[in-house]
Amino acid sequence: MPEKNIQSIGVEIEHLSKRFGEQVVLDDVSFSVKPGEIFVLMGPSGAGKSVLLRHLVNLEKPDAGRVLIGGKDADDDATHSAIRTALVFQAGALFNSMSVFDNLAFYPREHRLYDKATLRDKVEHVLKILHIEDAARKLPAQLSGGMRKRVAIARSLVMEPQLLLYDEPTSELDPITAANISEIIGTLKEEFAVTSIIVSHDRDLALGIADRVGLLMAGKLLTVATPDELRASTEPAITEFMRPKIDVHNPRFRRLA
Ligand SMILES: Nc1ncnc2c1ncn2[C@@H]1O[C@H](COP(=O)(O)OP(=O)(O)OP(=O)(O)O)[C@@H](O)[C@H]1O
Repeated sequence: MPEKNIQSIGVEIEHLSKRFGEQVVLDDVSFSVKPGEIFVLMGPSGAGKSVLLRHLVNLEKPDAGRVLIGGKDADDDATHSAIRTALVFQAGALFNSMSVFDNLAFYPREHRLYDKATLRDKVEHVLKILHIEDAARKLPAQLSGGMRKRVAIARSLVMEPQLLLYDEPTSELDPITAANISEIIGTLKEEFAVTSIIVSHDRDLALGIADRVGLLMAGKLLTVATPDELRASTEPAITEFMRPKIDVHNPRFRRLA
């Protein structure tokens, strides 16, 4: 069973700036994510969301500012040894030659996290929470896209992360499957003491499960707000963002011309 006494941790992004060559990708971005919170980072393509996420797992170094996980610098490998952080990749990054069960058991085995019986219990528990028990002996190629996303999430959960990062968890899914995945992510905090940061274009996911949403536009943080605050906002940049994606009576390309 998951250890419910594992402490969830907070994240601080302090004046983070990053450029690639001449291009400023993140420009003095600051916000914090509270322990146990579901924080969704949204914004148009190229806004810098994935680059920000990569700083949290030490795949990028800040040019200026800092990123703290549980009060410790994300830039430091020791932080990642002390705090369990997991990243759910967009495409799942599953091992195609291994069964679902073995995909879930792979990292804990490699890191000798649990004895054999405990590992089996934990894998079975996570499979059950994500309603994929019946897929345990199947190969990823035998599953639908939605099932594969669940397996990718399950694989991260077996590590009992304190910080769980998602890169576009509902991309490439039909709307109903996307809603199922969003609901699963939203209910995980009942079971696990985990802080979640989700990069997504999925407005339904953000408004449906986020405690707070950060809007990143061209490398700058426009706002951090609750879903209710976003719905009630009269700020033009936010109302534009909240509009239905398609409006043939008032198309974006005419408004922006
Ligand atoms: N390693 C890199 N080298 C050079 N430029 C990069 C690198 N990584 C990202 N960029 C650039 O930084 C900008 C932000 O990229 P990022 O992937 O963070 O955008 P995003 O908001 O996640 O977009 P999307 O929603 O389309 O995934 C883009 O212009 C991208 O081309």
